[in-house]
Amino acid sequence: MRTVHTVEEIRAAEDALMATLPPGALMQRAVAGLVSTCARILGGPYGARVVVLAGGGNNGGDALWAGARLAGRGASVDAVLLRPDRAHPEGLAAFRDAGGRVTAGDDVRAGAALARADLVLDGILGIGGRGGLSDDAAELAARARADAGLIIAVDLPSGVDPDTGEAPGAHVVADVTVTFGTGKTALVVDPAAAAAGAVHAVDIGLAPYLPGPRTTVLEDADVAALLPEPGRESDKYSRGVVGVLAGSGQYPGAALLAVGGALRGGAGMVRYAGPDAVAATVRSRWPETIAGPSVAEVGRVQAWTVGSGLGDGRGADVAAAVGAGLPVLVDADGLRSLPDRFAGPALLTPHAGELARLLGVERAEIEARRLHHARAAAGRWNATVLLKGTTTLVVAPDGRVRVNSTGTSALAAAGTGDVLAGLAGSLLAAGLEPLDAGSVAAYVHGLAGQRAAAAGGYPSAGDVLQQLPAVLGSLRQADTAQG
Ligand SMILES: NC(=O)C1=CN([C@@H]2O[C@H](COP(=O)(O)OP(=O)(O)OC[C@H]3O[C@@H](n4cnc5c(N)ncnc54)[C@H](O)[C@@H]3O)[C@@H](O)[C@H]2O)[C@@H](O)CC1
Ligand SMILES: [K+]
Repeated sequence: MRTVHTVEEIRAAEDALMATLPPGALMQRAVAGLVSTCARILGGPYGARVVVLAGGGNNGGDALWAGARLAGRGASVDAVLLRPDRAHPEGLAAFRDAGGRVTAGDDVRAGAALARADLVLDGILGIGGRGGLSDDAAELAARARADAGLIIAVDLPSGVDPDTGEAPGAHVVADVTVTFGTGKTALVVDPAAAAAGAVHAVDIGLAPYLPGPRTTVLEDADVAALLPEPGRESDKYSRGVVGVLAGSGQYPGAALLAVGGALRGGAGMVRYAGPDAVAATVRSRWPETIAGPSVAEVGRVQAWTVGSGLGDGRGADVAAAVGAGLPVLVDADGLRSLPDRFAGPALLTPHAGELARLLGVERAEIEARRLHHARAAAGRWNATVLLKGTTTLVVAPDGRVRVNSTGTSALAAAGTGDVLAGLAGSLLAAGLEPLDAGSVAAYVHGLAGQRAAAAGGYPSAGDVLQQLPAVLGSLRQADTAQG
């Protein structure tokens, strides 16, 4: 599991850890990790042309120290100081001692150095940064992006907001970010995360001083541990019965995909509520499905998945499913019939456009502040919100957040959301709480999308569905091998 902490939590942990160490020791740990990553990526620093962009704080201090060490190992290093009056004194002294050249940000030599750099170290702002880059820093960042071989951000790409994942103004766009101690929201939530590139974490010994993380990124072992394990004793009821209210005469495919997602996701049984003609289509593809004309008449279930491809005029059925007092997932058209607030476990699965409509804001505003708005909706409806996107977020009303790391653009195809709704519904029926059901489903769905894409071409939702058993099987197998 990858952890994410707030700036406040990181600063408190750093203070506690620093109190046990000689002055400057913590920064040297960070610098050692940074330098070894740079050296590895450069294939050895000797002869490399490196430019350090250094702001006036400790982030600039890290970058200056790293520049000094790289100079000591034979690199040709220039430092461009954004705030010469506030440059980190020890870092700057070490840099000069190691033979580094120093220029100010407005010096023409800064541009020339950037133009021939193999590597630019971005030490303009770290976790102390607020708001976008100033104009002079933005110009240097743009030049570096246009001309330099590679940009490595120190701790996080300068100019993005550490705690929200927002990018309120100009910022560095890095190839790699070397981050210290624990993850930051900016490294996992878009749009900021898109500017971080590949993230390498350096352990500086902070973990014992950090609180339990409220934001996490699940990995294979976490997901395998959360997956319901069909034991020898289990029958269709203990594996979970899912009610699916999805699809319509206009969108019968949504019913097929949602029911398929639930069955392939491990549901013991699916009960489908919908018009006879659609039910007949569902049963011809999934003969094990039980069907009935409405939520009230379809029989007992343990969780409901409602809304995918439902079309208009089914509000009463949505209300019946939501009012059944069972865990419920509401997707797509179902989102137009939400209760004022949910009383029991609920998982909403909007994409940015649907969340924009729910909250009455522009879609671009959702995209710019994804975590903020997902949180707002989770609080407003007392429901867990799974906001789809290249980095899908799952936000519980109590503030816990899971960020999915398996997203792929291959999932941007019609019907993949219906598969996800069915899959997550099967996990709710198996007894997972909405945060677990949503984040496990997003993870598995992303892996299925990656597998389907690896087979070549543009995968369809049906291709993604087909990959679910293989993905679940390999996660379970790895878990058994480990356990
Ligand atoms: N505390 C420690 O011992 C350690 C700190 N580390 C480094 O220190 C960094 C944090 O250092 P700082 O707290 O000095 O903060 P930064 O270096 O991130 O920022 C420095 C100052 O820049 C100013 N500033 C904020 N936003 C600005 C903007 N948009 N434009 C211009 N100036 C702006 C603020 O006054 C801020 O305090 C971490 O990100 C990490 O790189 C690491 O060396 C690990 C150890
Ligand atoms: K930085």
